[in-house]
Amino acid sequence: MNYNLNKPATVKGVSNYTAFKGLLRLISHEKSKLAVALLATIGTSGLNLLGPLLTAYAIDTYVMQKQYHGVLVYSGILLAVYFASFGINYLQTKLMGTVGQRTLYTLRNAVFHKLQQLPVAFFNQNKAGDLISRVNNDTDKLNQFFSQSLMQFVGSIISMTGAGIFLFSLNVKLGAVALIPALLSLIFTRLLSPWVKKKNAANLKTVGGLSAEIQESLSNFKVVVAFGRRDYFMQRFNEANEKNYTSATAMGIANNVFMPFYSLMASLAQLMILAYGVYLISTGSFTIGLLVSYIAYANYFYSPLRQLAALWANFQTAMAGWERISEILVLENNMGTIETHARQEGAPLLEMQQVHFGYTEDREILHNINLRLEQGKTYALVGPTGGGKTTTASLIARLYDPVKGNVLLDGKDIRSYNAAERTRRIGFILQDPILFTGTVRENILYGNEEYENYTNDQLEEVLRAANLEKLLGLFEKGLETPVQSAGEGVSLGQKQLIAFMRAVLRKPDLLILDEATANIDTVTEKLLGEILDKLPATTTRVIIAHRLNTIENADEIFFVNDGAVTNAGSFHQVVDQLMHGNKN
Ligand SMILES: Nc1ncnc2c1ncn2[C@@H]1O[C@H](COP(=O)(O)OP(=O)(O)OP(=O)(O)O)[C@@H](O)[C@H]1O
Repeated sequence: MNYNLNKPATVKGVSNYTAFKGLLRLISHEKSKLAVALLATIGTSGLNLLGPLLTAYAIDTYVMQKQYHGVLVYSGILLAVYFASFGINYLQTKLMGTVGQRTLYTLRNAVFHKLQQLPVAFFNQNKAGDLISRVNNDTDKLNQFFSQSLMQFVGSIISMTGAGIFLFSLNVKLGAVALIPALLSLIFTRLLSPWVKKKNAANLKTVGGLSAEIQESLSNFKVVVAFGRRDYFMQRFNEANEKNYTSATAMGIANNVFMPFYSLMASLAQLMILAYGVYLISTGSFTIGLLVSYIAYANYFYSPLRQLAALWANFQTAMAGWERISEILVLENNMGTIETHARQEGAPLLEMQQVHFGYTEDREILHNINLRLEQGKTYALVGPTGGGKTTTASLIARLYDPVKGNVLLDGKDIRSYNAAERTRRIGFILQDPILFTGTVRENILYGNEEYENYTNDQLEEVLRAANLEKLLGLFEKGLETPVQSAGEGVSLGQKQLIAFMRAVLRKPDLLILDEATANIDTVTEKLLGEILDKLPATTTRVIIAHRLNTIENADEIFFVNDGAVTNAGSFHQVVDQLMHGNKN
């Protein structure tokens, strides 16, 4: 399955309408707040629309008749209307601020939750920096739209509709004239929107790229410094930054393209209303008061339209952000659990049957692997670099599924076990062990609920029973030795020891050690060997190693080369064969 978000993607060409509907579904729990905010917006827009009508009435009834008392009364009414509008507006802004922040919170949770469900293949194909940018930056574009733009957007449309109705009901012909420029604006918007959205999407992509650059150089800074590659990374960053700058400029131009056109159309409308309005007055079919209020309503129509120009650009940015977020949300984990009760009789603890696998569709790495791992035995996978040992181990631990063939655990398809059961039964010590910020204790207990609430004394007792106390003794402050981010502050060998304790404590049925002792001195390695020997007799061990002494006790050795696995016999048989071969 293609998990690469930056390759011709899964969600493409979704219309604004469909995208917006999908988004509203996700925040459906905000329905009541959105409804109240909508009512408030209708309220303010309605009150604002009352203004010109009251003014027109006051002019024609009181100003023209010089009845200034009436003018004062109407001024008072207008003031009350404006204050009421202010109050409702405040309520609406407050509500939408909360909706925006809740949307941000919900979206970030949804995206992060989805990321947690996706398979390892997804993380192989996407850069962490780009994903961070989607979780952080793209979601914020939606927050901005909800908290700042949505209700203004709705308000503008309501004001425009109301003003449009007034314009038509006061005079149909003048209304038609007044709305011609608006029609032109609409056509202009429809034509240009896809282009504007594309520019916004391109910009968000470059923000993701920039974030990926930062992440890569910062997380690998030691190699960068050691190889004197600071200039090189600076240059790469410059390039990414420049791309971002260029795309941001293009986006800025695209987002601002509507405003001048809308302003031009608004001025044109004023001119057309004046010209045609004066003509109507001269024919006696219109009054000055009506023309004054008409111009005010035209203003009520065209001001929100101008505002819509800016809001429409925000909407395009938000929709581009939402598309990038939905690209993650629509992904399905292709490594779910399947329902099966079929169990093969007489099956070993783990079996690979005619397994084929490739990380990408165009390159097969493992070809027709058949492997039987019996309970309680020790196996070694040896072979040249890049031969496929780690890949084989990854399939045993179900980090990936085979493209063809089956992996059986206890005679049952490994896909029928849920993640908790599978990881409890299969322990995997990775080549490059990963630690998390915290203490040795926290890292040892990572993913281990059984001992979660044990005190340090109780835990030390457990470690003693598992023969691990000597390993713990290698840490200055024992269980409370601090571990900094990504395991900085402890040596690579110490990291491997923590990963070893972490895996052994879970008492797995099958323990895979991928070069797990490559960075450990021979004395400690011997100690690990003893611990492995003292594991319950039922534990199956799979050891990937380059050093011969590590695999001395293996019952069977598999030779993994060029994606094929062959059984080479026991350690002594292999040594015999080698010696025999050497003699010849
Ligand atoms: N994440 C990945 N994406 C694509 N190809 C990969 C990935 N990981 C490994 N490969 C390729 O798969 C092949 C087998 O790699 P693998 O890591 O299984 O070899 P190995 O025998 O464990 O090597 P080593 O002894 O160096 O650990 C290699 O050609 C490698 O380039």
